[in-house]
Amino acid sequence: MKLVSIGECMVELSGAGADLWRSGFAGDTLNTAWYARALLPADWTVDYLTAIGNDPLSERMLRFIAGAGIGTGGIRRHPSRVPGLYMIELQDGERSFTYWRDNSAARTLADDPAWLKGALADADVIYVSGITIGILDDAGRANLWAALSGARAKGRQVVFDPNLRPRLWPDGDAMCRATTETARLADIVLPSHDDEAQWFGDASVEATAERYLALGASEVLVKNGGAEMVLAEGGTIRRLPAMERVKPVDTTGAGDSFNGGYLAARLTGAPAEQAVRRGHEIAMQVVGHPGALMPMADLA
Ligand SMILES: O=C(O)C(=O)C[C@H](O)[C@H](O)COP(=O)(O)O
Repeated sequence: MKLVSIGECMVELSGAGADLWRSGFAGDTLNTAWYARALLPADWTVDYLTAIGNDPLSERMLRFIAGAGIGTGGIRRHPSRVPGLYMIELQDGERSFTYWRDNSAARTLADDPAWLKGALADADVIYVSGITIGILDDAGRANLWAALSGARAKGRQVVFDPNLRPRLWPDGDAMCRATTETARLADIVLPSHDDEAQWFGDASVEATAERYLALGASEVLVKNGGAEMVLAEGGTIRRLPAMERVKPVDTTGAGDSFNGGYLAARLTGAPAEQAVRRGHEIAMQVVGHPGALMPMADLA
């Protein structure tokens, strides 16, 4: 079985104290692939699909991804562009980001429809986020949508985290329209209520789930910043009890790692509520570490 995650990996700068910065690699879809890889059994392949450059930093990124046991066959090269970069600012452990990514190589990942189709040909599960669609131009986004719809027609599963990032869009309307279009192609949707409420005006956590169900998803798990989540699955919508919270060192990657844990459990047959607990256990460990990715070997 094969999971292919599509998106942008950037150079990540996170705080190391005083004026020192620690450099790593991260990006929402890579983060989810990372935790899914750590948790899925060996008969699952996890690949990352993106575009990088021909520069030394791109080489290090490629080695980093491959070194984690994530397949790099779906990584294409752009002749002149280089990777994007982001910096994590922390206030009481809560993250905010500054980005340098406007011209990154990853923005070209869906430029060639034939290549894209080939790279997804043997994927059983495809994972994309709102950031994946937000970095593409109109043509790239149309190529990606066509590839997702082709995969779905062949019975493959599409998983989508809307991960709303208004800075990637000309305006809120464009973001909401593209998010809705992508959700129409998804089987499983993993939104975060606070962002969705802000941009779609959802009055409750249940309303977020209902909106995505109405677009055709068969499973929606609405994350809620550690408070009660809502799970829509098997024809029912239920509120799950709030889970234990920890004081974070750095919340970067909480949602992405949750998704990795949730998916690894779901894809290997765990009931959805058990998968939610798995996702939460992983996210609680990740927020105790600086940056989005914690070492696979340290995951309990
Ligand atoms: O913002 C982006 O474009 C990134 O991909 C950088 C970060 O690694 C993720 O955004 C972290 O995501 P959270 O799980 O929501 O903290």
